[in-house]
Amino acid sequence: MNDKNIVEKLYEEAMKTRENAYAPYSNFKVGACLLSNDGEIFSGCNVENASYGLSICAERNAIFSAVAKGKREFKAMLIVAQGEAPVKPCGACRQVMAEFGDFDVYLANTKGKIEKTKVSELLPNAFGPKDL
Ligand SMILES: O=c1ccn([C@H]2C[C@H](O)[C@@H](CO)O2)c(=O)[nH]1
Ligand SMILES: [Zn+2]
Repeated sequence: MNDKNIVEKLYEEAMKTRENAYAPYSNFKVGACLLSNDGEIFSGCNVENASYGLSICAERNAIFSAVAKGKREFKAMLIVAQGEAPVKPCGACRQVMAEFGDFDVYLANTKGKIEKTKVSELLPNAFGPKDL
């Protein structure tokens, strides 16, 4: 698959996964899809809780689900949410992304606007395994 097809596929999957978001408190549904180096796709949505602080973002759910399947190397992630501008991942998710390398990150909105960035641009000079 070429890059364009991969991004289209990730977008389609992230939009579908976003529908499963459990976001009754914020009403802000997010979907994320992660492509492993060996070509598999892992998805996540945000899951909120009545104890608000326990809520988890779509990005971290996608990464944790990939890691649970033995994947630790990634090519790209796509994240989608509503809004005029493409969604911006929170600081916690940027830190968790940085743990697993400098992969491409596509930020999208539900109208099909997509911006390409990468982990090191989202979190420059990150604290990581090399610093321990
Ligand atoms: O990139 C983001 C930004 C926000 N959220 C979630 C957290 C919370 O459930 C809701 C509102 O912040 O959206 C994500 O999942 N990913
Ligand atoms: Zn987050």
